[in-house]
Amino acid sequence: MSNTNGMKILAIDDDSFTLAMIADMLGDLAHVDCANGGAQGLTAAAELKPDLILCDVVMPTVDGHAVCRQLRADEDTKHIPVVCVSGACAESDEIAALNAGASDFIRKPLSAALLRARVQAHLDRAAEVAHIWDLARRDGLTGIFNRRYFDERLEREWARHRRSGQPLAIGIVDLDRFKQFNDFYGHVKGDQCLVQVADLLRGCARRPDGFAARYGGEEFVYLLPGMSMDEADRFGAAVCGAIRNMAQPHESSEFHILTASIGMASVRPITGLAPSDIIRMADRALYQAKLAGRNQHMNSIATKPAN
Ligand SMILES: Nc1nc2c(ncn2[C@@H]2O[C@H](COP(=O)(O)OP(=O)(O)OP(=O)(O)O)[C@@H](O)[C@H]2O)c(=O)[nH]1
Repeated sequence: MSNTNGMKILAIDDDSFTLAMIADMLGDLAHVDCANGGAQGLTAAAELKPDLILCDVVMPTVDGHAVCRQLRADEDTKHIPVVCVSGACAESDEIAALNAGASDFIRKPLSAALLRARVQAHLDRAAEVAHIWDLARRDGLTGIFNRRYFDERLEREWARHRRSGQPLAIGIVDLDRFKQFNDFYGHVKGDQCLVQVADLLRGCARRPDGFAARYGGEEFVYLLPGMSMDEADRFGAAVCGAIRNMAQPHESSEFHILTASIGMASVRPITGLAPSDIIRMADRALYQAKLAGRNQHMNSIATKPAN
């Protein structure tokens, strides 16, 4: 059995007695939140992102099938397994629930032993899936997010910022003279250095939604939701300084310590601009920082698509 500590279940039912009973039966397996009815259940699912949902089928206004369909249609909730719980237990009822997107079906009246066994099996599976998902989005060497995850999040944040009108910033961080670092200290030391830099960059991304990822090789990238050009400028300077402050010796560099060049870009994703444009802007700024002598950050302000 996997460790399901810290896992969350959301129980949705229009009957508060059933909700209390479910919470009582499952309280020691996972944290249980309750929602009264389908509409409240959908809101709670979006906010809480539970690992498993138990959902009554027959409810007024938004029934269990509608809940399943809406959860499946939403990018943020489509992966959450839903177990339908119902007193209507003909074969066709089970089939209808599965067709609506449920992962399983449990009959009322609830047997505590059967409910617990089924829920434990689903929680075990959810824990395994979460682990595999986490591996898929992380870089194997440094443990920070990988490029695939960055690209995915950039697309989503781009769409979100287009709707809100907020600025979105990115920063590309490229270590200076890293080939020489490898040549001088060896590849193993080079790997250790990349791990240390990744830890430092992760620590610098302080905003709740901001994060650093490994873009490839000795290049890292920040996604910084809601960050203006002025803030991005200060952020780039701070990260550059933090890398200098590591004071990692780099004898074959002109600075004798490890340094980075950084390209920052911040835009409001207006019509006519695409996510690839902000990457190109930050890349161009990075190129300018390298040209200007490395160990510094540069900005690129965009008002139209880059050429
Ligand atoms: N140790 C180690 N080195 C890596 C890894 N990925 C890429 N590199 C090395 O990073 C170096 C990047 O070299 P270049 O692209 O020439 O850039 P640079 O030497 O940093 O020069 P500038 O960017 O112009 O300052 C190459 O020698 C790669 O082998 C890795 O996972 N581990």
